[in-house]
Amino acid sequence: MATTTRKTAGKTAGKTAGKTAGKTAGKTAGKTASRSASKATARKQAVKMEEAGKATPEGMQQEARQDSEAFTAALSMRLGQRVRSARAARAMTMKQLAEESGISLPYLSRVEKGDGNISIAVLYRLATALSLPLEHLLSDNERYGADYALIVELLKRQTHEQLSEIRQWLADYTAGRGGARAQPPGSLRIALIGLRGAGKSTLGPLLARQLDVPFIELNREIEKEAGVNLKEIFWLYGQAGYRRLERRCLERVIATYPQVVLATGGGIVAEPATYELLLHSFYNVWLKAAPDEHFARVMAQHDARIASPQLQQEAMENIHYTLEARAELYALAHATLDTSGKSVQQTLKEMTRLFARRRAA
Ligand SMILES: Nc1ncnc2c1ncn2[C@@H]1O[C@H](COP(=O)(O)OP(=O)(O)O)[C@@H](O)[C@H]1O
Ligand SMILES: O=C(O)C1=C[C@@H](OP(=O)(O)O)[C@@H](O)[C@H](O)C1
Ligand SMILES: [Mg+2]
Repeated sequence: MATTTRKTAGKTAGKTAGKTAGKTAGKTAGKTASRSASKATARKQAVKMEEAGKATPEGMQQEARQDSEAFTAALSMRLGQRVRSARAARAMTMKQLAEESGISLPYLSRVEKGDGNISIAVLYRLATALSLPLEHLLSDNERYGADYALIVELLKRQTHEQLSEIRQWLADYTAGRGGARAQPPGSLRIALIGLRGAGKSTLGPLLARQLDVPFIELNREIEKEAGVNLKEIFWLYGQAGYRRLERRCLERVIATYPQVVLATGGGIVAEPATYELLLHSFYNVWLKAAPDEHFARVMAQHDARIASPQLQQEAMENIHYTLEARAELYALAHATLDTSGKSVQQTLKEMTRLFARRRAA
């Protein structure tokens, strides 16, 4: 009885979703075809620019204007391929999968052909019937080969502490094999990380002078690369464009400076690929402070009188949320300095001690 109900409900949902998807696909097919031609040209240009190692503002704008219809179509196509290949690996017929997932056969057939704007509920039913985690159908893991999926399963069985060790071990292993991130002997790259108002820009130049190494503010490098200021970068290219520039500039700093103190942008830790590179290539120091102190410092920098109480309240909440969301990431730094209730000079002294110890070690 329960099975019948599930199947009927599934079929109805499948049918309706299928119809809607079919109609939309039909209507937009013409549009998509003409758009994908210009998109293909834009893509080719972007690839050329990437290869030349120079993302021009024009290239980044093209990417930002990415045709969302063509993009969705490509996603549906890949999703369909994944369903088909997971089904084939389990030697299941389309009919069996349709029955086990409670999705109508014609709809499943469209899904597998990449023709169907699949809902998360249908996707979940397919994943369950294939006994796969939902993310398997959504991620593009297949391009990393068969070992990747097995390694992920192995990692899932480890504790947090073991994962931390494994990450470090992997970092050393890839560096030992001559990975680009290997730190040359005698290198002293220090990165300061932390939320706005942490003191990265204030302490960075002071520490660099003490250690007699260059100081680099990553955000200034990003502005130089883009030819416009940060506000305009976000406006023109969005967060994603800024993150691409951030990555490129970080790579350049690594290639240029064996010794440097780098002040990063507060959000660098939220971009896993960039943060991994940072953790690999620098000794990272998290300049930690209580949310109230971040707020007080940022307000002091931006003349508190101009902000209304409501805006101040929003800003304070923002700091709380962001710090909470990033704390676990910042905590991956090699060292943490709590700056709350301390003066710049006190924090500088603590940092100097930290590096004196490191050099002696
Ligand atoms: N212990 C401390 N460490 C660093 N900065 C502090 C400290 N106490 C107060 N400050 C003040 O906080 C502000 C930090 O701002 P800034 O260096 O621009 O931070 P970030 O670059 O991390 O956003 C500066 O005005 C600095 O004088
Ligand atoms: O915290 C963030 O998400 C950001 C912080 C900024 O750098 P600072 O930490 O130097 O202010 C800048 O990179 C960008 O506006 C994003
Ligand atoms: Mg700063």
